[in-house]
Amino acid sequence: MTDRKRIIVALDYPTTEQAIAMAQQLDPARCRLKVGKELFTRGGPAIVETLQKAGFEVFLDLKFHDIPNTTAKAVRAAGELGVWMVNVHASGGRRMMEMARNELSQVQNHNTLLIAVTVLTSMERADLAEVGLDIEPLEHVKRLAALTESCGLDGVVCSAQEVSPLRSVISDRFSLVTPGIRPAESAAGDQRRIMTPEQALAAGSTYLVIGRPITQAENPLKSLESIEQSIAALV
Ligand SMILES: O=C(O)c1cc(=O)[nH]c(=O)n1[C@@H]1O[C@H](COP(=O)(O)O)[C@@H](O)[C@H]1O
Repeated sequence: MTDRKRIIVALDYPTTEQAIAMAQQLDPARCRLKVGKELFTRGGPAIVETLQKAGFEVFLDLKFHDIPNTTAKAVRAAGELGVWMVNVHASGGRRMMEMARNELSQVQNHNTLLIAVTVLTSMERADLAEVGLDIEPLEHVKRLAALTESCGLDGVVCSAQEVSPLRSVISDRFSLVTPGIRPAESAAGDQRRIMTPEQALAAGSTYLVIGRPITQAENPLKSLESIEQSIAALV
């Protein structure tokens, strides 16, 4: 792993002004930024372009989940926007993921990473049971990660709790992107399968997605710096 920029800050803000104000305090040499559903619905492709012009690599987290053709075209649009990473839901299945990968490969000079969400880090066993999945989250994550790799994607989103057991079913170069990161003093909120930044990196996470522990902190920069210090020995 040569990429030392392991932190992706989730810019989950209700206005583009707030997102840009936060980005202006951050350094593209030290972290990447994630634009998710809330910010994209407000700011559209323009907010992505603004962040890219400021030198940031952007993870466009719109978690596409639709019929193969619709998903593939949406992934293509993300590739044409030049984002660093984009995601789909692995539960959309093989044909959806393969078509998305093929469509992305047709974008000229693209180097966008395509990854798939396995089981949302906000879900635990009881939540899966309610939607008809009588299975431990880890088992479902393993199944979806193996499917995602066999479809030729670049990685998955999972909880850091699953990273270590997952490495036995997927290859070393497959990226494991882990949200649900909570420094010991942070509230879990709606997240369920969580780990601290140190635990996540020690387990082998490729990238840590961190939102509220930084963005809602009294002093976001101080919070980011303290997370950076806590993982400095591990990157
Ligand atoms: O794909 C994601 O980024 C994602 C997948 C997942 O399973 N869980 C998850 O929390 N996320 C995103 O990661 C971010 C986590 O934010 P915080 O919980 O505020 O740290 C949010 O923007 C979520 O949308």
